[in-house]
Amino acid sequence: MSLTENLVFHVQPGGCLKGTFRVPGDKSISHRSIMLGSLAEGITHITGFLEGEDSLATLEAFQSLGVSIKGPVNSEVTIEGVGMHGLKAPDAPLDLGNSGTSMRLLSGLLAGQGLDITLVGDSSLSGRPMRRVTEPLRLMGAQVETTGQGTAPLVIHPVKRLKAINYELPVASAQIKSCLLLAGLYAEGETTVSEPAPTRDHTERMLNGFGYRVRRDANRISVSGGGKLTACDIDVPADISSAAFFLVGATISPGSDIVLEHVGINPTRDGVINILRLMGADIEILNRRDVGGEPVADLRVRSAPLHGIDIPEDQVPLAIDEFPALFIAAACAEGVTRLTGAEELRVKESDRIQVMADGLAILGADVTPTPDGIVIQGGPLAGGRVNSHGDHRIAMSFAMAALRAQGEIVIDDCSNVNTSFPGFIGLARDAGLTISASEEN
Ligand SMILES: O=C(O)C1=C[C@@H](OP(=O)(O)O)[C@@H](O)[C@H](O)C1
Ligand SMILES: C=C(OP(=O)(O)O)C(=O)O
Repeated sequence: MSLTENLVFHVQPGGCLKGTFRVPGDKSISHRSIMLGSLAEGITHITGFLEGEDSLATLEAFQSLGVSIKGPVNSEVTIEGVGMHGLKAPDAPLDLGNSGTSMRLLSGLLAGQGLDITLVGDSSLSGRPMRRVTEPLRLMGAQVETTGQGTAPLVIHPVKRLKAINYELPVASAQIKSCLLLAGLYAEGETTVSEPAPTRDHTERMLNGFGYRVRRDANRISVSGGGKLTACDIDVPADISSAAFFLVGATISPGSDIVLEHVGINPTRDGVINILRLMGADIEILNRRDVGGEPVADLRVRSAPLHGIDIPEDQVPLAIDEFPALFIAAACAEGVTRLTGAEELRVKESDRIQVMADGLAILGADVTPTPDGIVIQGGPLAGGRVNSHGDHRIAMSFAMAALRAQGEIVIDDCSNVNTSFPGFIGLARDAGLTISASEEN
């Protein structure tokens, strides 16, 4: 986004959501499909790929690393895998835009390639913590430098070989886990990562799908270096993190009745359903099925009155990206909702605790941010002008809040909605939200 451009959402108050529709493909799975497809032997064909800026940044990075990738056309991508050792040094730094997943997973995947590579990102990504990946990578013998503040650019220098480590994750993070498992593919010996709590396991599932053995023993996940990946077809389910806006929107707006089709409901991602149900939401899980190693279902959601809860801490990593939307649900619930154990929210695309607290306060909600969470007292929401601080999930969450607000909600700095949810405005409008967007200076 240029300095003067400001994509502004205008959302009229009231209404409800109706219809049957499918939100775009899962961002986490889309990233991983490009990474593993590129390193595989053979042709990988992907359907349902997310054509959002984040997953496209990963796709373009692998094109710059010499991989022939066709698409996306109608969300289909075809990759001619180059094998584990077929990547080429890029001509320029790889620009990963706003995408933390791209940068952290690539730092591990590229650390053992024997190539000089620099990873850069936009101003948000350049402020996010990277030592969480570079420190354990250094223990593996990698040379990956950060700035003095521990941030991007990441400069990767070639090393002869990586060695396996046994690493206890200091935070429940699928990005750190995946970074180290991907580096482990290139390490001598068996790399083991222990997680303090379960986090999304798409990397492990997809490695299995590409024929690479991953061992899980309680909270310990291990891979041995030196194997190979065999190409396969991947059908990416709809992203539960994008579905979350509609789960909340339909729940809070009386008269709503929607079906969200083909949503990934992996048990390491379903915290948003569990938390909303604990608050009283009416969400039915229909047609459960398995698609390429990932559980998928259609979700029927009807409006229901919500009550505040203490959010169980074991649900936090399972709903980590859905808290902006869940805070809107809490603001519309009767009583108090308390979130604890979620300090990771402060280092996402924005400080999601502070930015949501500021926006909710503008709408008249009674909110108290804490170092690791927030306390929200439900009540009526007024209209007002809030700032998403360039964070896609904040922008879409406040758009849904208008369904229960008493006046128009205007949301600044929304262009990054395209990182995870291209077509959000059209889909939301078709479902019943009165939303428009304009460029302002
Ligand atoms: O591995 C992934 O695809 C992701 C992991 C999560 O990050 P952390 O591992 O930093 O919690 C999540 O917030 C992000 O949107 C996607
Ligand atoms: C945190 C997110 O993504 P990333 O870390 O990949 O930027 C997100 O999509 O909410």
